Amino acid sequence: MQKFTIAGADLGAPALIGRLEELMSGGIENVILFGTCGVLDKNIDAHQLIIPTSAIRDEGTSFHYVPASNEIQMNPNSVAKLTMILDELNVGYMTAKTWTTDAIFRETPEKAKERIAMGCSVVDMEASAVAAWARYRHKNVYQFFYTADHLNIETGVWDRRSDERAQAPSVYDFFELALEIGIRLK
Ligand SMILES: O=P(O)(O)O[C@H]1O[C@H](CO)[C@@H](O)[C@H]1O
Ligand SMILES: O=c1cc[nH]c(=O)[nH]1
Repeated sequence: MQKFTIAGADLGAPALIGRLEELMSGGIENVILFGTCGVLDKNIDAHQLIIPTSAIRDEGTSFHYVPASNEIQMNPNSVAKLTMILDELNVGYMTAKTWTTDAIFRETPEKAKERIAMGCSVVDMEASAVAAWARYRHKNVYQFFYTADHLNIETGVWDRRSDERAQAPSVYDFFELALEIGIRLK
């Protein structure tokens, strides 16, 4: 029989990695992690499913787990397993490079432009640290985002996309999807 633990995903890399360390001491091997990300590309609508495949390490926590580098790749086996399950379920998704930052209120247009030039299309606050933790601790993480606000670099205006998001699938739909993924992981 599969055993599950459901836990809140803390905001920010140090808090979430601390939580994962505690869960690991309780015996977890597989983590299904989901939450929102901002979009850097206006063509990505609200509440689209995104699988991060690599991340720019603009946070501090990952450097305590793996050697320094600008970017980290998510485990390709975990990405392949997750995309295979989503294909089986006929759930649409995009893959993307994410900009993982420690400072949500310093996502300035200048920095966002640089990150877009580096290939990022979304922004979050934990993914690069989670990838480093998974690699160091030899745990499987299956992570997906659903898209939230838009950082509009053309106008410099933050678009919360509240109206679009109100029409879109809710967090409960993504929660049910996470449970379905858990059931299908062997
Ligand atoms: O929706 P959650 O999971 O909190 O994720 C995103 O939203 C938070 C920032 O508002 C950061 O934690 C970021 O990664
Ligand atoms: O980290 C995040 C997550 C959502 N939206 C943002 O602008 N940043």
